[in-house]
Amino acid sequence: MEKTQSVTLTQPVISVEMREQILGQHRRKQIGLFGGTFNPIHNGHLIMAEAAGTELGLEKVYFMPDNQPPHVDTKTAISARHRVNMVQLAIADNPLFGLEGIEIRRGGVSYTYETMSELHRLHPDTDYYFIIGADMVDYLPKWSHIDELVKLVTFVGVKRRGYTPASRYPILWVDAPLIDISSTDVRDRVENGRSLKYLVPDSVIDYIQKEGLYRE
Ligand SMILES: Nc1ncnc2c1ncn2[C@@H]1O[C@H](COP(=O)(O)OP(=O)(O)OP(=O)(O)O)[C@@H](O)[C@H]1O
Ligand SMILES: O=C(O)c1ccc[n+]([C@@H]2O[C@H](COP(=O)([O-])O)[C@@H](O)[C@H]2O)c1
Repeated sequence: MEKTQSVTLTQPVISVEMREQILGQHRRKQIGLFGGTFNPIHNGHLIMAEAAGTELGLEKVYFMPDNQPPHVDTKTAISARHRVNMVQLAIADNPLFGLEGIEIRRGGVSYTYETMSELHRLHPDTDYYFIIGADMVDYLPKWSHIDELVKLVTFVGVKRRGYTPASRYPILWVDAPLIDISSTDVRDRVENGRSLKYLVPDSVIDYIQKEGLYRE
């Protein structure tokens, strides 16, 4: 006699809430923010942002020029308008990059905690990754509301090869080539009539010349 097999089809048991939670996690945007004075932006910044964005698989990396950096400032920053224009020229050819103007619009001193609180209110569906150079990691304990801030962002430290500074705060480390360029050096070069070629994008070199920036 032929045996009959009984197969019980069971429905997957998943509540509406669980389904929403799972889908919600996948829907969350993963966005990089790269805060800086960008006075001016240089190729070191661009290489860092590209490394962080691609290594972590971020959807977008937004360059976020500060209006006024929070720590005591010895670098005489030029107007926000020029700094923003140069960032826009530098990032124009890379679809991964964008500009976040929230700190310029807010004015005053650009405390990252204030910015992140505001961005979280505006975009509750987004996870933010805040990109900083390895040299900034040592200063994190001095940042305003740092214990609350680490709950709002994941800090991404771009490390100089072989060197990972210790920190009491959680840092996601990304490796990038060591590029010894600083905005200070770029400004000094302009003042002394030295070449900026390969240190700063050509479009930004043209802008600096056309607008007569950093001549003294
Ligand atoms: N060449 C570089 N390599 C790694 N990190 C960098 C480099 N240049 C800048 N950074 C990081 O970029 C961020 C923004 O820096 P910022 O706009 O102040 O530029 P900067 O070159 O450090 O300027 P300045 O020389 O005027 O202090 C900071 O987190 C800083 O640590
Ligand atoms: O919020 C703070 O206390 C704080 C202290 C130091 C630096 N930051 C932020 O770190 C970023 C890099 O700073 P800077 O001065 O190197 O251009 C920039 O977005 C600053 O607003 C923020």
